[in-house]
Amino acid sequence: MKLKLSAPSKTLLKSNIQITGSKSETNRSLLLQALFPSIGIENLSNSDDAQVMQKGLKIDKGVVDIHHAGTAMRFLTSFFACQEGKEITLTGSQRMTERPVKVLVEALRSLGADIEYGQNEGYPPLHIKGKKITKNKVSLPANISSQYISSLLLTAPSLENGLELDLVGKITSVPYIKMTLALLSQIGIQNEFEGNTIKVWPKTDVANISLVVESDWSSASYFYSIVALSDVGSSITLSAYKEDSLQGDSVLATIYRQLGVETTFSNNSIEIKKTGESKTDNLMVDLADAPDIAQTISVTCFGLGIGCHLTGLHTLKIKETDRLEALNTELSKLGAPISVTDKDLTLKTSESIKSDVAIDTYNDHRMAMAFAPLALKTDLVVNDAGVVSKSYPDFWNDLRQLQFEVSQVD
Ligand SMILES: O=C(O)C1=C[C@@H](OP(=O)(O)O)[C@@H](O)[C@H](O)C1
Ligand SMILES: C=C(OP(=O)(O)O)C(=O)O
Repeated sequence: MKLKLSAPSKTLLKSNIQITGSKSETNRSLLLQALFPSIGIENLSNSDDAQVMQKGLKIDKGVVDIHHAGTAMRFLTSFFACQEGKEITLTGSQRMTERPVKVLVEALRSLGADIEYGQNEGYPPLHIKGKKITKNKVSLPANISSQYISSLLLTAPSLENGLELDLVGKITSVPYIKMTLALLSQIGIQNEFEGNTIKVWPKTDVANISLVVESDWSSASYFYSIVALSDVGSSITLSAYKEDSLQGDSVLATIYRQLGVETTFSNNSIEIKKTGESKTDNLMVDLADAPDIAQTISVTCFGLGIGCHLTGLHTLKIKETDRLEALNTELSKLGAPISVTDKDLTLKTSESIKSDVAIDTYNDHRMAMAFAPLALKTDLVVNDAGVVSKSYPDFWNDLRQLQFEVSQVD
């Protein structure tokens, strides 16, 4: 599906949007619910990634295909490996077979798990025979993906002796690890994170409890970008959000303040409002804690004509696509003075945006959604626009709600 996007006729925006639950919190909560059925979940994500997770958790034998969902791939690997009697081939999209899982597989093997690679050493598909795991100490690199760590931590309470992780190297995407531990705490599972060591104590059952998933902050980022690129006075209210979020991407509120956007929390919602022009002409941010908003922020800065220097992007090359290359290619098509390395991105100030450009999305939902706000500055085509369903199936309808013109062109 190819979509043509044009700006609303009025660029002073005022609207309310309801966003569904965080996919990260949802996929953690679903796994915990599979281990402890007394857990209820409210405000589940309606994303493809949450659906494949839900489906996968119900399967005991055979093939589980998690498509593009990194969290499902990584979280289910530990889940199946530690459940006696399960025999699963865990696979996904072509891109998933290029996203590394070696660190996780080696950690699980050293705990006694039976996992074989189905094609290439270090990558999915995985053949997993579930076993009872009694060893409880493992050391693993922490600088490639936090999902390996969250995966082990989520399954840890179901292990007879719990688990102690020794994290080696600089820990990346730390808020996602803290989110995992916070959810364990919410359901009464004792855990401790001190220095480079994380401990999780075992638990056989959990009291009846309902986990309320906060709405997705990464999805909120596209509205921050829209407000930043709109006229002063524009505002969008998003729900349901809270100030003490478990999601690291809630740092958006602080980052976008520099771009003239203020956030007000009230009654489970946030009002994001453009209150003035950007306070900087070169935004500097380290996104090692919030890698998923790198695309949104770089496109906003380009739309505003300001520069940016984004660091801490070393995980972007192994996500849905190589996001640094994809940003470099697509922003260059629009005339952006951009350069990237394998861990940072630099954009210089610019004065114009090329028109009649079709943005390629590389099977990456965030490429489609991050570029969409630029329609406020120039008409735009987004190729393969259906990719958004990975995290945000309602995205194009929500843009229409803001009076963007969104029409199919082939
Ligand atoms: O644990 C999670 O829910 C996630 C962790 C992050 O991955 P990395 O730890 O690989 O950076 C993030 O990019 C991803 O979208 C979701
Ligand atoms: C990187 C992402 O997801 P995952 O790693 O779970 O596929 C994302 O949603 O931006």
